[in-house]
Amino acid sequence: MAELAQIGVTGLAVMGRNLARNIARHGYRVAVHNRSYGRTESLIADHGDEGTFIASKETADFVASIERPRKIIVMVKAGAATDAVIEDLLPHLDEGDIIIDAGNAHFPDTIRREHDLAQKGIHFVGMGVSGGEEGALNGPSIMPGGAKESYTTLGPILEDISAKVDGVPCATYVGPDGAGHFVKMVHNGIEYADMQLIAEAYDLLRQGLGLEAPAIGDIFAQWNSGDLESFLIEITAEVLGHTDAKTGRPFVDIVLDQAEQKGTGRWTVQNALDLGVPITGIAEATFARALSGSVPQRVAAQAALPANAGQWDISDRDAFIEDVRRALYASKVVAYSQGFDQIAAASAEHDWNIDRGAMARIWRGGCIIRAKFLNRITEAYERQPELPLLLADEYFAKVVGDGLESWRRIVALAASNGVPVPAFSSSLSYYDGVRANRLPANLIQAQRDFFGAHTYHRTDAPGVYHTEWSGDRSETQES
Ligand SMILES: NC(=O)C1=CN([C@@H]2O[C@H](COP(=O)(O)OP(=O)(O)OC[C@H]3O[C@@H](n4cnc5c(N)ncnc54)[C@H](OP(=O)(O)O)[C@@H]3O)[C@@H](O)[C@H]2O)C=CC1
Ligand SMILES: O=C(CO)[C@H](O)[C@H](O)COP(=O)(O)O
Repeated sequence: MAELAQIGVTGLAVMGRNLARNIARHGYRVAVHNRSYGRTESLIADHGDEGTFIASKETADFVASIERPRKIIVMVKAGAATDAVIEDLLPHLDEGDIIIDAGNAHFPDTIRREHDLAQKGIHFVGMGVSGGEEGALNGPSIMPGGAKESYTTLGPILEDISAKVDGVPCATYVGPDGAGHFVKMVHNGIEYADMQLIAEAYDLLRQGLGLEAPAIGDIFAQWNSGDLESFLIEITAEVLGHTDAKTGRPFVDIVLDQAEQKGTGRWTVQNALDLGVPITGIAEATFARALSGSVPQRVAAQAALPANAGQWDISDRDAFIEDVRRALYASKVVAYSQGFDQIAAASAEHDWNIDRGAMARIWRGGCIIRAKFLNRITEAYERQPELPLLLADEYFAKVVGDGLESWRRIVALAASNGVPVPAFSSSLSYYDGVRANRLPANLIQAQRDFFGAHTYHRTDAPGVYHTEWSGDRSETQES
């Protein structure tokens, strides 16, 4: 009888197919399955010689082809499809088997699934995977949650197939139940902010200097050899340098300016609102996608609203480019700092005990936001594991401080020339807000007390106070 598979993958679209190939290429026997058998057949036809695959058409045969306790990776559309696959697998599973949901699930769904499956004796691991099609094949960043004991079984395979940076795997245990999918969600939120900031930098260079896409691509390529070195800067240079075969024009010039999303950025912002964590860079990036897709509003605004903006007059081209670069770096640090704040807040709320330095470490390779400066984030959390604000770390405080004048110049120039830079400007406002000695929130508290008797605290004495605004305006101490 043929040897059983060591692990199974069901869901063989771009991600599952490449993940299965990656696992097989590392010498593991992989059982493969997909709802429609065509994808399974094409995987075997195209790549069956890359390792040991055991293909099944029926779910029962697929499950039976895996050694116990079974490890089954589900890589399908998030949401109802994941529940459908779990329901389909369940009658064939035994106690102790492990289902690993590697899709982009919303973490509350993961918490629910882990809880429900635990009642049935099945381990459920919600696992974030980043790196796209290429990463899934050659080494993604992997963020598994669930019970720690599942990682004892799964960890060696996951670490084997993940990306490596300086020999260190970009995979580690994140925390209980939904922690893995939560961290992947915030990863994607940061991805949204990073992409929006890059798009704003491109727009400033385009409008400010009147440069064509390939010339801007050259600037991004240069930036990629410094502090900004990252996958997203690298692919931006490539995309900007690409020519549309049909028209001979720069490719980006023929792409419609309406950004779409599948939901992870929106979830990140919704969760930050629930937690009360200001992730302004990520939120503005998510809203900027929404604004780009608000077609009726954009058409109405273009017809009705004047720009009343100045004319660009840049005398020192190189100084302007350097200002944009510094503003980009500073805003990027803010987005990451806010994302790590959100992870800390959720970790405390759910008792997940997430190690932020370890998250930065597993994001250094394989994933979409991989970047040289993630090393600096890991170092910052190693210096101070409970660091309250990444921005305040000695390294980041210095680099952001060094870029501050540039950042202010760029935001002011953009405003006076009518160029929208929601992520640059909101990040600068966050910087000024979080460092302010005194914010105007005092007035908000006073207003709330005026119209709703919501009370306030005094700066000069402890306790909770209320003023009789509609009476004699005397103050009472409430507690
Ligand atoms: N694409 C990317 O870059 C990344 C994707 N992800 C996540 O990975 C997962 C897979 O992504 P991707 O490979 O792009 O594929 P898709 O998200 O396009 O999902 C297609 C797969 O889902 C299966 N499926 C859909 N509905 C059902 C159902 N009701 N029952 C059973 N199977 C179903 C399809 O089966 P069938 O062939 O029969 O239709 C197919 O295998 C998603 O959760 C995605 O968010 C994560 C990181 C990066
Ligand atoms: O998870 C991913 C990368 O990390 C996926 O590519 C995801 O689809 C990106 O999000 P969106 O489609 O909303 O831009």
